[in-house]
Amino acid sequence: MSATTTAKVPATIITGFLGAGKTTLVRHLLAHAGGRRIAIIVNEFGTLGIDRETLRSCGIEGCAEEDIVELANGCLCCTVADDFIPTMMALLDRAVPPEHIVIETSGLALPKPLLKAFTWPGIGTRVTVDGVIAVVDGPAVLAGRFADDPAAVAAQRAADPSVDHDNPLAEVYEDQLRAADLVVVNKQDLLTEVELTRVRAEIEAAVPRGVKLVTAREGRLDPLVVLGIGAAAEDDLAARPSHHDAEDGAHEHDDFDSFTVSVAPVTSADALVGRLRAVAAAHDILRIKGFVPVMGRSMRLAVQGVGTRFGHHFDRVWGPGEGHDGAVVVIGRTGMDRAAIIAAIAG
Ligand SMILES: Nc1nc2c(ncn2[C@@H]2O[C@H](COP(=O)(O)OP(=O)(O)OP(=O)(O)O)[C@@H](O)[C@H]2O)c(=O)[nH]1
Repeated sequence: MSATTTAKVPATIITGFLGAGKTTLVRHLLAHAGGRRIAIIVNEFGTLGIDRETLRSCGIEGCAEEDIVELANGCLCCTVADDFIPTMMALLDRAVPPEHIVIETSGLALPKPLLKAFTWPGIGTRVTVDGVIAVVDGPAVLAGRFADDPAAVAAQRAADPSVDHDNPLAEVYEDQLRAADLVVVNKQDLLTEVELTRVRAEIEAAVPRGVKLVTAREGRLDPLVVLGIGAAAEDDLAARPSHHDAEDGAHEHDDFDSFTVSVAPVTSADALVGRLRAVAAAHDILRIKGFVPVMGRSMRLAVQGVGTRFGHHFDRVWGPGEGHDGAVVVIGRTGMDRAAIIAAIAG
């Protein structure tokens, strides 16, 4: 077939705020790919490459290591030209290109600049955005984590009429929702029916178009719901407004900060999680995740938290060159007290 008659490769963009459940959803998609050759591009805020590790260790048949590509030089929305485009080209130029590409953005990435890249010469002719999926942390919406303080917005607006939000989380969250073709309200197991109805209503009010909402636990959705939407989102950019349209997509991530903390072997998973939970409660921390050695165990402990909700499991034996070097990445609002956080995590 000539290049002009070759069908475009569909690409699905998975967006959603820090810890909403994007990697969990991607894992589920891989596990239920039904033999389809899916390549994953995964991007995260923070340098430990945890999402890639999580996906690599999934042990799913047919999911080859080279099919999971990590882009770790910052959020995709800011590294489109340098990182994303060359990676896409390399995937498309493979002798056997993927049948579908799934792109998991970092939780702080704005989808619009990424969407625009699909109109670039050389990309637009070969790939189409099958759909933008926004994964939403249902309990976080219920807790008002993306809400503004109306009084603070009014005060700021008096000085600058273009101000929309006082909460930087709200801006990122809204941009992600506005780009979506499908919204996945995740973590439904943590909500009652009444709460879920409230969360759905709140999200529906924030989504400008007739975008579908589905609810999920651990991203367990039929791949037929998520893949194969056929949205061609790159042809529909005007319907997907961003808070940064006026600056032509230019933006900073300076409302957020991340750093890595080394963690010496711990006596038990519970002791570590207890410390992490306390530190997350005491500081403006959004996300903590990493791998840590536990005394007397050959397996490494994978630990992660969203706000103060933590989970952990032993994921695999430490590799030969890894030297039991434990570390967690901490992501939060700019201005976090790094020294205090590092001291508290060290215990
Ligand atoms: N209770 C509950 N926990 C969930 C669900 N989905 C995901 N989680 C947990 O939420 C945490 C974050 O999930 P991830 O899939 O890593 O979230 P993410 O959006 O990829 O996170 P970042 O890449 O850091 O932005 C993990 O501890 C998951 O096990 C769910 O439906 N219910």
